[in-house]
Amino acid sequence: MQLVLGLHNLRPQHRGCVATIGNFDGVHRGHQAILGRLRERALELGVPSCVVIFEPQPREFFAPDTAPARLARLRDKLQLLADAGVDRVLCLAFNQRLCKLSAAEFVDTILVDGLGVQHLEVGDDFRFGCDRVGDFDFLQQAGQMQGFTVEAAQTVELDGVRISSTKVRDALASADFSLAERLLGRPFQIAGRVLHGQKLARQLGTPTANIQLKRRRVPLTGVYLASVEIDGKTWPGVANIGVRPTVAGDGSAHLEVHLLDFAGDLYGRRLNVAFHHKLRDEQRFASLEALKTAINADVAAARAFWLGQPLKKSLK
Ligand SMILES: Cc1cc2nc3c(=O)[nH]c(=O)nc-3n(C[C@H](O)[C@H](O)[C@H](O)COP(=O)(O)O)c2cc1C
Ligand SMILES: Nc1ncnc2c1ncn2[C@@H]1O[C@H](COP(=O)(O)OP(=O)(O)OP(=O)(O)O)[C@@H](O)[C@H]1O
Repeated sequence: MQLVLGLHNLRPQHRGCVATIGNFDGVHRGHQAILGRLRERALELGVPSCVVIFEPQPREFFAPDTAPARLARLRDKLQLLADAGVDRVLCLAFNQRLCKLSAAEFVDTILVDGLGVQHLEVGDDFRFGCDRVGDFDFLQQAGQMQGFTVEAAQTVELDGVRISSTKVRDALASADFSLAERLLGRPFQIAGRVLHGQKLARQLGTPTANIQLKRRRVPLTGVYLASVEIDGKTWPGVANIGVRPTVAGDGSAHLEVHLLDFAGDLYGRRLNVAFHHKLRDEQRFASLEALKTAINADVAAARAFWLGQPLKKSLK
């Protein structure tokens, strides 16, 4: 999959494609349906498929303090889009200039002049352009005049409710991982590289892999039953995601995972942590001894859970 960063990096050879536009945070089943349709149309027309995304996402630009936590970092979104068979991603900087483009200017500059779009696939609720004035009807009219077709993808629902990134966030916030999995079409995971921690965890008796989050906000906090696949084998464990109030960290969110009975060096590796069940909220303990007792209880709960229950399909 090819990544084009910014409109100014589009070249004449990039013109001619089928495209879709949106945040695609989490690449959930609604997104997957659009991407599937996009792939079909690309094959029919013999042109590449292109997904137009924004960095930052529009809500992060307009309201950086209240925008919701992302389900996936950009790097993971790109991987999920590549896995869905997307040929090209055009990542546009969402800035003062872009947010002021009218719907007509957006179509002319980006879709027609930039991408030479032949077909556009969007959700029926898709809105774009300054003040979100552009909608499906607007696009269809523009397409008739400028020579591209537009299709509204069928809404994908689960139990009568439209699937959205917001619904996935809600499911995570209420620790309903089975719902999150049904909305996403895969277990919810956070990926990152293992860094060196404060080496306190060893003293606490439970070595942990400290995973770099590289994000301001995370969509879940607390102590969870989790699992990680390493070299084709799934290791169950416990994960803590939070600010570690007992040891007074730097205030930023950390993800740490202790894998049951795992012995090995994970430093520098990229791990995908899958979340399955919430054990408790993160707490501030009065002493390291009290924290140690709590973590031991978490580990015991995890052991009982994984022993007592047949491993789920996703946990080979
Ligand atoms: C299962 C688990 C539960 C944890 N729960 C808490 C908690 O409730 N409160 C807290 O301050 N830190 C909690 N932690 C984080 C510990 O403070 C952290 O592992 C310890 O500071 C070691 O950090 P280090 O890996 O950087 O050495 C938890 C860690 C694990 C693995
Ligand atoms: N359940 C769905 N069924 C069909 N199309 C969808 C569905 N969800 C999103 N889309 C479409 O996918 C494209 C990208 O959607 P986008 O990520 O911007 O919104 P979203 O998933 O609804 O997220 P949010 O909850 O943040 O609004 C848009 O064209 C949108 O209309």
